[in-house]
Amino acid sequence: MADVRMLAEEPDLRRVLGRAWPHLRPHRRIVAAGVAVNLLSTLALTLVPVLIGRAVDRLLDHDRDGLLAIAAAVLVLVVARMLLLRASEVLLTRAGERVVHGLRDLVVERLGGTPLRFLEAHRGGDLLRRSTVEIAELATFVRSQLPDVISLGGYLVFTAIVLLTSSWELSALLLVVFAPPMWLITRAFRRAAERAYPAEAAAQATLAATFAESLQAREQLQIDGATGTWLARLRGDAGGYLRTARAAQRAATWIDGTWVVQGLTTAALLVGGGLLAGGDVVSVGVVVTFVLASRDLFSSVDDFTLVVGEMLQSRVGLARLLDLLDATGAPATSPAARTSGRGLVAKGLTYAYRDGEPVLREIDVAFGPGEHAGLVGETGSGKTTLAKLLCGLYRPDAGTVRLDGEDLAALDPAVLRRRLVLIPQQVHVIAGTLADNLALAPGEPTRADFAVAAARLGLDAWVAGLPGGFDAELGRRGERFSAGERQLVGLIRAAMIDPDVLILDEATADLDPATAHRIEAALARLRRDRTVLVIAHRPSTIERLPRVVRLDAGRIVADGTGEPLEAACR
Ligand SMILES: Nc1ncnc2c1ncn2[C@@H]1O[C@H](COP(=O)(O)OP(=O)(O)OP(=O)(O)O)[C@@H](O)[C@H]1O
Repeated sequence: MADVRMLAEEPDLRRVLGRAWPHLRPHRRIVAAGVAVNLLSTLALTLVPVLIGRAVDRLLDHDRDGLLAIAAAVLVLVVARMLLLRASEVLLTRAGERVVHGLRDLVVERLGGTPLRFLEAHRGGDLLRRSTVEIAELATFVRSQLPDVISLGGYLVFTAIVLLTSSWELSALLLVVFAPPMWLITRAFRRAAERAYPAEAAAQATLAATFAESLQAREQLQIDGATGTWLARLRGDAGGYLRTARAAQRAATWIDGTWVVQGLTTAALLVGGGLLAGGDVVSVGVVVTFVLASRDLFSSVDDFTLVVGEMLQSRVGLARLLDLLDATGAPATSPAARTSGRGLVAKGLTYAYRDGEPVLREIDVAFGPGEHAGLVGETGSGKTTLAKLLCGLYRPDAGTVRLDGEDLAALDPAVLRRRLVLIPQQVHVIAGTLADNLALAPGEPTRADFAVAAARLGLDAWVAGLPGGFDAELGRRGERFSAGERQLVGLIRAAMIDPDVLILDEATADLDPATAHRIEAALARLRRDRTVLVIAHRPSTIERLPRVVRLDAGRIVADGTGEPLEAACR
């Protein structure tokens, strides 16, 4: 299990922002501009209660002109606030989109170069969630949560300054009545939320993974009649999610306590303010400013706690996404000593999917350039695993695979994929036409390249016979092509890549004689100047192979020509 790094289920939350920064840094200018405009709009909002207080004083002084001037100023502030807020939203949405764009590309690039073993070790739904939902969460964080927190923080600071400069007596009263209970409530909420929100996000991810698996496995579930058992599992995960969602809701009820504090504070300000205004210590307008500002303060503390909750949730998503990017980073390739000799040489190969349970043990085998050989053995003997090791898709736990003297582990992954190609039993095709699928071969091949490759393999007549030729539709999951025909697609791709080594895991199903013959003929044409290995299942294929290597329980038990056919086919 040398190259699998499991993703953390409980990611380190503390360092998340620091780890996210490199992905945000390229967009720092637009983020900073959005935040600055957002703070200006907050300042405009903070000044509104002050102006209303002044307007009350002008009213009491029967100063009509002053009142009208203040009313006009309030109008200007409200419009300015609206425009600035909109501008900051546009800037930050743009920033969020840029971040998502960059991260999506990065995730696809990283997953494309990730060791196969890593992908196999994780549930498809988990990787799907990390690479879709959690990227979107980072965008939401940039677009709304980050500005919300900054603007709320800014609001608290601006309001504190405005109130302190208006009346220190009322500010002291506000501090005594408001601050201690609010501090207690926010602390209780944070404590509950810190446990509840991450648990909710993790339970949601588990449910999504199970659901994604049920879509993938739907056919098998129907065949096995296992839908009921699976449903029970899905319900179990859904129950887990429901429990954590309830805990998150309970955490949020702490916020309701702020209503009581709000009532007490307003009453205290009215009584205290009334006494101070009666003694001419402050004006009525200042008392009005305090009452209005304290109400805004409450709603902003309310918003603040909710935003903190959302941030805790997306912080978990973010951490999980960053874990995925860290874990799928390009594997370190260390220069390894070259050995002389040509061809594909495996020495001392050992491999285990689970620790302590090797499925291949100390395999020594060599294939010369241009050699055509077969791998045979019973089901589960390790043929596919050996093939994946021989073409560098897996890294061995022990031993080496060298191509023309170079260790595959030290080769650049892009070079590796061009020099060794594996055509699996089930060639994966994408929804679209034959041309769309052939275009997936590296090097941006053109239609002319497709035609040359097909002709080289003697498959031009086959392509011409398809409805639409290269424009033939394969269906959503390639269902319009048999497993054998999909392997022909793989062979044309391989001909365009022109690798040094080609390994074909022969399809066992759907191989009609005509397709089997086409594969055989195409392989014979591809064989020139390259090593071709076939994981052979069909007696007719084995019969034609000049060399047959037989595996049994992860070891090579026969290697040579002229092996009795019955033994090889067992
Ligand atoms: N992704 C995996 N995770 C865990 N175990 C695996 C995985 N793939 C294969 N195995 C196990 O490794 C052993 C060898 O499997 P492998 O597919 O290499 O055999 P095979 O000879 O190619 O079989 P077949 O002819 O059925 O394809 C088997 O016991 C199999 O169950």
